[in-house]
Amino acid sequence: MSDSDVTNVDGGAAGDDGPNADAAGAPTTGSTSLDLGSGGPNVSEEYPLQVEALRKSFGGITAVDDASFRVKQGSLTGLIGPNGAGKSTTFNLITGMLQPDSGTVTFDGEDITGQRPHAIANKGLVRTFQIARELQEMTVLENLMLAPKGQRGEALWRSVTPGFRDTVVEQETELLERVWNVLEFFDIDHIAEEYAGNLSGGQRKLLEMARALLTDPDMLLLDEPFAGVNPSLEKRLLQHIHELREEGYTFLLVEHDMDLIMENCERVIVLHQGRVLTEGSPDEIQANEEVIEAYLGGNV
Ligand SMILES: Nc1ncnc2c1ncn2[C@@H]1O[C@H](COP(=O)(O)OP(=O)(O)OP(=O)(O)O)[C@@H](O)[C@H]1O
Repeated sequence: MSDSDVTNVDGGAAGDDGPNADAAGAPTTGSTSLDLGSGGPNVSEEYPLQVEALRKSFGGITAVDDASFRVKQGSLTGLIGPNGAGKSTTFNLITGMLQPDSGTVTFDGEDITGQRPHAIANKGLVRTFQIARELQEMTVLENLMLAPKGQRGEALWRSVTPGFRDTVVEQETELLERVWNVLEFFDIDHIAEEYAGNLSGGQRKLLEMARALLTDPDMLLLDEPFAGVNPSLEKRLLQHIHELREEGYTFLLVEHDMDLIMENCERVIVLHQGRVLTEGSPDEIQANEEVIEAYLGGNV
């Protein structure tokens, strides 16, 4: 990962199920669907995310070199490539964490190139974030109550009319309901009162995804969501991703575990030295000589 990558590397040890770990261990959410009270994802384009000739250099290094690709609505698309291929930089350019030197990013028909991260997230293009240090001192429930967009701020709350207060109370009640839906969906309701800082690596990943979902995204960008996650939680996370995809959410996933990508993504985009080397189905990618060569020379 580059220095600018902000999503990853959790502190929890793989295999550690953390406080109040799910005693059953097995996925229990197979039939749960997620009601966020927002009507679910809402994009009109067949390819909501389109990246066109995107370019970013750092000094003499061209990290992303005229990369173009698009991501299909409702798909789970993998973005792969050897170390240093430009995956994190691409994510950072799409989500506004970095400004491109040239090229465009279009989301749901709108040019969002160079917009600020919160503006892009407000449009429904959301990446998961590592739980910040100050949020680790708050409970899981508090973390989720703080996540959604469009909430009226605390400062406003103090200085407003009684009518406005009623509206805020109503909003809070609705929000609490949505938060519990998400907690149950991810099967982490039993750790609602646990401090985020005490969670295992895997539980933190679930919380990060739960937080992202409460912002009403249409598309989620996941940067190595399984790093440090034990196999049973990995299975659960994957199951949740597939369930959400079936509900119409779109996912772009950066992941080093090639088997996981090939087994779960319907489309794979391969970056190499900042360029899109090829894209296709997992079978096509696995049979592609250029990809094999890039990886063999790429020190994966
Ligand atoms: N802030 C930065 N300053 C200088 N060089 C950078 C910066 N961020 C990335 N790079 C360089 O750009 C290239 C692409 O890096 P990037 O992190 O995007 O690749 P990646 O595919 O995510 O790699 P990995 O799989 O190892 O995480 C690398 O050569 C990297 O060293």
